[in-house]
Amino acid sequence: MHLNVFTQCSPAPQFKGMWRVPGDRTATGYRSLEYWTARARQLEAACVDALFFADIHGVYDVYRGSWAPAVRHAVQIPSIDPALLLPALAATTRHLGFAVTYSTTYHPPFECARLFSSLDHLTGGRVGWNIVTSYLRSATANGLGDYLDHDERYDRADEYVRVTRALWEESWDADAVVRDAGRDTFTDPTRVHEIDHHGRWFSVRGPHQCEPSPQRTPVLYQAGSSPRGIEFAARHAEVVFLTLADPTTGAEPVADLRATAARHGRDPRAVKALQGTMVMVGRDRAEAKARAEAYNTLWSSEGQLAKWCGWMDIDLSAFPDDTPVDEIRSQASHSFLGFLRRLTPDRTWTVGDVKYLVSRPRRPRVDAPVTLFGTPEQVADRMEQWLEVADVDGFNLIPCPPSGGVDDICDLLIPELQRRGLFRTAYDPLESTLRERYFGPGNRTYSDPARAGAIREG
Ligand SMILES: Cc1cc2nc3c(=O)[nH]c(=O)nc-3n(C[C@H](O)[C@H](O)[C@H](O)COP(=O)(O)O)c2cc1C
Repeated sequence: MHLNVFTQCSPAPQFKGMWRVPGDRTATGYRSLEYWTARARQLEAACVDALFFADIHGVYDVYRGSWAPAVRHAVQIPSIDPALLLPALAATTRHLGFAVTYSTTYHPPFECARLFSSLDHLTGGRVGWNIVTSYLRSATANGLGDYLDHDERYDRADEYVRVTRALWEESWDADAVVRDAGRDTFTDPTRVHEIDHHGRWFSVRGPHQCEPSPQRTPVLYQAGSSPRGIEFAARHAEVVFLTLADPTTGAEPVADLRATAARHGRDPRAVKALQGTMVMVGRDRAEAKARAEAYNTLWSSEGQLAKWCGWMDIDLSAFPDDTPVDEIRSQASHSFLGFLRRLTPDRTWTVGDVKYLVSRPRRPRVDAPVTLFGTPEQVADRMEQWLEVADVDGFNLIPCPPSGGVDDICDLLIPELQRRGLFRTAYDPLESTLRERYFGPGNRTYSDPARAGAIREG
C-alpha cells in the first residue's frame, strides 16, 4: 500500500482549533526548517512514500463576507511556500518523496516547469506536483489574474499541463548536454528545441530553461473530484487524492476514475487512487476515546465554517437554514457537495445541515466517514477494508493533531501495518525516484503509451 502524510506549512493544516493542543509543535514549527527536517527524517524512518504539502493562494473571506474568522482561527493563514523547503528536506533524507501543490490558475506554466525541474534536480528525482485549479476568489484581488469559472479553470489546466509536459519532455534531448571542452560546447544546440505552443490560454515558445532532470516530468498528482475534475485526472494524473466517505460508497468513484482513464487509452492501474482521511490513533480504546474527547473541546466551529464556506464559495451565514444547498450556484469546489451527496444520496442537504455537519466536533467512531479512528488494530482493519472494498491503492493520511498525529502514525499505526505485511519495512534500493516507488524500478519518467507524441496536440 502507498502511504503519504498530508500537511501544509501553516499552524493547523486541516482541523481548525488543533493548533491549541498542548505541546503540538506545528503551530510555531510550520515556519522553521528545524521542525520540517525533523519531520522528514521521522517519516523516512517509518518508510512513508511521500510528504504531501497542500498550498493555497488567497484568504478564506466567504463566511460572513470577511477574512477575520479565517485569520483568527488560522484557516490556512498564516502560511509559507512549501516549495522552498524541499532542498533542505532532500538534503536530510535519501528516500522520502515530496508532493507540492501548485495551482494552474495562479502561475504561468513556464515558471511552473522551471520550478519543478529545479526541485527534481535538487531532490534527485523525488518530487511530485499536486495539480490544483484552486477555488478562492480572493486570490484574484492580489493581482493573480481573473477569476475563472469552475470548468474553464480545468480547460486552462488541460492546456497548462500540455505546455509543461512539452517543456519537460520535448524540449531537451537526453543527449543534449555534451560538456565537450575540446569542442567548446556545453550543450549541443541542435538537440534543444522550441516547443512553439500557441493555444487558447498560453503562448510559449521555449526552449525549456533546465536540462532534463531525473524524472523529467514530476509525478503528477491531482486533487478535485467533480466530474470535470475526474476527467482531468483520468487524462493526466498518476496519483489522485480523493476524499471518499467510506469504503462501500467509495468503490464507485474509484471504479469510475479507472474506467475514465481506460477511455483515454490509459492503463487503469496506472492511476493510483489515494484516500485522504483524518487519522487519530490511541494505544488502546480508552486512550483513543480520551484523545478524541480532549481534541473536541478545542475544536473551532467558526474556523471550520470559514474553511468550508471558502471551499464551496457559499456564505452559509447568508441563507436561511432550510435552503437546499444544491440550489445555490457555486464556481468553487464541487467535490465537497459531491461528497455530501454520496454520504446520503437520498437526502436534500440544507444550509442548516451543512452548518451542523461541518461545525460540530467529530464523534469518535471507528466507522465515521473520512476518518480512521481507534487503536492501531482497529485502524489497520479499516484500512484493509478500504483496499479491498473501495480498491484504493493507499492513503493520504491527515494527522490529528498536526504533530502528535504524525508521531502516532509513525510509532503506532505503521508498525501494525508492517506486522500485517501491508506496508514496507525498508525502501527498495532499486527505486531511486518517487515515480519508481509508485510504478516499480526502472519507471523513472512519465510513460503513457496512449499519449506518447501527443502532448501538444492534446
Ligand atoms: C481533496 C482536495 C484537496 C485539494 N487541495 C487543494 C490545495 O491544496 N490547494 C488548492 O488551491 N486547491 C486544492 N483543491 C481544489 C481543487 O484543485 C479544485 O480546484 C477544486 O476542488 C474544484 O474542483 P472540483 O470541483 O473538481 O473539486 C483541493 C481539492 C480537493 C478535493
